[in-house]
Formats: sequence, C-alpha cells, structure tokens
Amino acid sequence: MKILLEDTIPFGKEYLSDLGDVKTYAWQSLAAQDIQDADVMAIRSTTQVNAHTMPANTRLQLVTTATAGTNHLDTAWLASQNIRWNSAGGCNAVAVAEYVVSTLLLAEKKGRVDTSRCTVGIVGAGHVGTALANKLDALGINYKLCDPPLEQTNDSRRFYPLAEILRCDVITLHVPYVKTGPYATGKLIDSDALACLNASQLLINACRGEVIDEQALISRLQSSNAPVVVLDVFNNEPAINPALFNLCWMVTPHIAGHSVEGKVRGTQIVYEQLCQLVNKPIKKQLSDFLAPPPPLSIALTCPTEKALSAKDLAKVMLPVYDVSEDDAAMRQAMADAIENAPKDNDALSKAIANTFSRLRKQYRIRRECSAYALQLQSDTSIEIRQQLSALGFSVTN
Ligand SMILES: NC(=O)C1=CN([C@@H]2O[C@H](COP(=O)(O)OP(=O)(O)OC[C@H]3O[C@@H](n4cnc5c(N)ncnc54)[C@H](O)[C@@H]3O)[C@@H](O)[C@H]2O)C=CC1
Ligand SMILES: O=C(O)C(=O)[C@H](O)COP(=O)(O)O
Repeated sequence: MKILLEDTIPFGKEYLSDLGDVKTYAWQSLAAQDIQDADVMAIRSTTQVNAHTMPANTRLQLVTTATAGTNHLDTAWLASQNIRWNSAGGCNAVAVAEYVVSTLLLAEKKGRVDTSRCTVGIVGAGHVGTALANKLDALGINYKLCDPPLEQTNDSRRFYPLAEILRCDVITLHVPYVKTGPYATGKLIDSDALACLNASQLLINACRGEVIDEQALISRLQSSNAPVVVLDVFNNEPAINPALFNLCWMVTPHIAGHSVEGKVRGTQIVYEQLCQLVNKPIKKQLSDFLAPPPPLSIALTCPTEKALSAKDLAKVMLPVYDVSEDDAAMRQAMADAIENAPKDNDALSKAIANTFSRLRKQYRIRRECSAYALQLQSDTSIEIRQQLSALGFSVTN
C-alpha cells in the first residue's frame, strides 16, 4: 500500500511505515503524480481535497484527515470518485477546551469576566463542546449548551436557542463549518447576532472563521459598546485580514487544537484506521511516542479550602497553557511580516499567509493537563484534589 502523508502529521512515518510505503509532502507543493501513485492519503486540514486540487480517476481508496474538522474535504466529489474518507473526531477536543479555559482565566485576571458568577454559552455540544462542559463542571462555572441537531436526538442534556446563548457573559463557538442544509453554520454569527452583543461580553471563536461574518465583525468592533473578541480562526486562512489584529483582544494562528496530545491522538486514530484497512493488529499507542513532562510543583495560596480560588486556578492552569503567549507571538510575527513586506497588497497578503502558516507549522510543544503530575502541599484538601483530577491532572503529594 502506498501512503501519501502530509508532513505536519506528527510521528506519521513512525506510526505508518510498517503498513506501507510512506511518502511525505508539504501541502504547498502537493504534486498530481504523487496523488496518482497513492492508495491512501493521510492529511491535515491544510490539504484541500476537491475537483480543483485533485486529479480525477486515481487509484486512491481512502483519504483520511488527522483532524476533527472535515470542511477541507469535498465529500460529494470523493463519493463521485469512489474514494472513501475518514477523520479523527474528538482527537483535539481537550486541547480546544483548555484553550477556552485559559482564555477565561486570563479574562478574569483582566477583570473582564467573573467566573464565580458568569454563564458560558457553548454553541456546538459535540466533542469540543462536551470536553469544555466537563472542565466547567469541574470548576463550578455555569454554562448553557446550544446544539439544535443534537437537540433532535435522544441527548438528555438541556439545550438553549442561540438567541438565549447570545445573552451569556461568554459565547464560545464549537460547530463544524457546514455550508448548506437546515443546520448550516456559515455566518451563523451575522450582523444581527453581533448587534445583540455588548462590551460586557466575551466572544471566542475556535472552530472555523467562516462561522462568523468577518466583515460584520469588523464593523461591530469599530462601533461603540463592542464585545471583547478572541479569534483562533479566520476567513480565508492563511491569507487572513490584518485589520482584525488590533480590534480583537487576542488572536492566535488556528492552534487551539494543537496540543501535542491533540495532534498525536489524530495520528493514532489514522494509524488505527489504516491497520483496519490492511487487516493488521494495532500495536502502537500514544504512550510509545509521548514521554511525560517533569511534574509541576505548585504552592497553592489557599490549599485547605473546599474549592480552588480563581487565583489558585490560574496558578495551576496558566503554566500548563497561557493563550496570551500565543497571542503575543502571533502579533510580533505579523508586525515583523507587515513591516518587512513590499508595500503592495499582493505581497502583503503573501507575507501574512506565509507567517500564519509558519507559526502553525513551527508551533511550540504544548502539553495537556493530563500529561502532568501535580505536586501540591500535603494539606491540600480532598475537594481541591478532586477538582484538579477532574481537570485531567494526576495529583500526587
Ligand atoms: N481551532 C482548532 O484548532 C480546532 C477547531 N475545530 C473545529 O471545531 C469544530 C467542532 O469540533 P468537534 O466538537 O470535535 O466536532 P463534533 O462534530 O464532535 O461537534 C460539533 C457539534 O456541533 C453541532 N452543530 C452542528 N451545527 C450546529 C448549529 N447550526 N448550531 C449549533 N450546533 C451545531 C453538531 O450537532 C455537533 O454536536 C470542528 O468541526 C472544527 O471545525 C476542532 C478542533 C480544533
Ligand atoms: O481538527 C481540526 O479541525 C483543526 O482545526 C485542527 O486543529 C487543524 O489543524 P491543522 O490540520 O491545520 O494542523
């Protein structure tokens, strides 16, 4: 079996080379001949698969993406070519949930949110929305879920209409980008929705840029009483609109799901799919590739309380993941790119696109809470230990 592997799939060769001949490619220079020769393509969301990017009548049996989102796959075209497709649903749900929790803690530090009183509106209650709800449960933070497709199923959770979610203190988007149908999500947050929001509210988009009407967002952010906005995703990636940088509180280069675990879990899922395809046993596990980081020793300010204070929570969570570091790195890299680019629009757009892609490809090592053993004071209460375990940490003395 010939496997064509996107070069951003971590440990792709190590996982897959027992299953076939592996050839890697960069999405910017994917050659038609390489696709013609392949039986399977293992990709990430940067490879667009459709009639314009792919040759027809190949021998491809399967295209599988090591990501949660699938909007880069034209599934109707794949069906027309008799090519099956698959994805890695849930692989990075915890990473995105930790991105949102980190954002909430930073907002609390800035006095923008009071997590003891606020309500978080979660739009999309699938893998990511549920992982986030679990973290908020652990922290005792209120939330409301909105997911009309799930509401139609026998999911017993309570759901709220989008109009009610737009009244929450924090609104965080976790839907797929779906262009058509009764639950289409393109411009789900349009000018009317944005007009409902005010300066006391925080809007987070870590799903797909197209879910917000970006022109309407820019207009809203330039008007009075505008909400505070955090964007991990943008229209037209990687050639994103630099006008957003100064209008948003934080911007990051589509890395919410890029924890090491999130990415390697994606590879593990693809590996298991290919084992099944060639009828071979699954022999490799995530732990073969990921060594635990050194334990984290944290001196809590109030270890004997029944619940973590906001300050102690920030003390534990922000060393694990602080979104503001990614925001600062992106702003600096973009400022340098814009300063050094030739002053015509095409060159500027290219410089921004290259910088966005580079930031993503060279993203730092970021581990999830579950990778860390926490060392706490011996008098730390059982309730705080349970809370930290529920957040994913291993808790030792
Ligand atoms: N920024 C990043 O790095 C990442 C972004 N994502 C994006 O987040 C999306 C969600 O990821 P998962 O939770 O893993 O997907 P999922 O498929 O498990 O959950 C999506 C949920 O959204 C719901 N939904 C669909 N249309 C809706 C609508 N109109 N209103 C409200 N809910 C609706 C679905 O019923 C489903 O429960 C992905 O499709 C991907 O685009 C996912 C992971 C990482
Ligand atoms: O899984 C998804 O969906 C995502 O958005 C991923 O974080 C995308 O990462 P790349 O595939 O673009 O590295």
